[in-house]
Amino acid sequence: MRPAISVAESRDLDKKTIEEIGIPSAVLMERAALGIYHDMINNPDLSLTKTLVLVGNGNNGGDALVVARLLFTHNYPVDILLTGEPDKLSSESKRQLDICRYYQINEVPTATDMNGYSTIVDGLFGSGLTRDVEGAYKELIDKANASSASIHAIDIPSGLNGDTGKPMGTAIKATSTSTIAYEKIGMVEPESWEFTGKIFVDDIGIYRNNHIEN
Ligand SMILES: NC(=O)C1=CN([C@@H]2O[C@H](COP(=O)(O)OP(=O)(O)OC[C@H]3O[C@@H](n4cnc5c(N)ncnc54)[C@H](O)[C@@H]3O)[C@@H](O)[C@H]2O)[C@@H](O)CC1
Ligand SMILES: [K+]
Repeated sequence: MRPAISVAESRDLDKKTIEEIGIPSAVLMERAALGIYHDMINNPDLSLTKTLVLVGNGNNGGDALVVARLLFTHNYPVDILLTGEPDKLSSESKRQLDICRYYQINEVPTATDMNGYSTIVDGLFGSGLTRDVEGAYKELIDKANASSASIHAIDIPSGLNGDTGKPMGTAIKATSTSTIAYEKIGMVEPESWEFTGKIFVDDIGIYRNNHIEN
């Protein structure tokens, strides 16, 4: 059976790894993004001729910003779409935005035509989703789903409840998803697969029992 954890356990493990074990949050974010980047470049279902990276305010958006930087530094054309004001970003994500701005990675407005992209990276919400998706975020997710681009989701397709595998208001329908550390229990439910697409599990140094379970 595929090992899977609840969203709450995933958040507890992140916290324990950072606060108790002492691995810095930025190190985990860098490792997560390296894994996601490699999943993307090795995935024949994605074309990386032009990628749009959707960035939410939390650390899921921080992962997305590091992925944008890795694509950029490896010469893949990439644009960033910030959904909020930079001062609303989590501190980890703000650090990553500053690095992206050092590299002068192109930023585009929310009204951008998504059909101009071959791939969209979904970094809107991950394990921090707390309520139904409405308003501008719902519009953005529905627009991404309706576009001709393939979507690669970070950790959990945005809007999907990681515990039930059901959408909360709406949810990203991804071609593929890189989930961090362990699959979330909702992703084992076949009804979630129209949202997750192909699932990659990325080892970033977060373990339930201080070592990798095989
Ligand atoms: N350093 C860390 O803590 C790590 C975090 N990781 C990433 O960080 C994610 C979790 O980050 P966060 O805890 O910051 O949470 P998220 O990035 O999932 O989202 C939290 C943000 O979304 C907002 N929000 C929640 N539901 C909403 C809704 N329906 N409509 C509008 N806004 C809504 C919250 O107010 C908050 O600003 C993981 O899924 C993973 O991608 C990974 O990089 C592993 C390490
Ligand atoms: K996501």
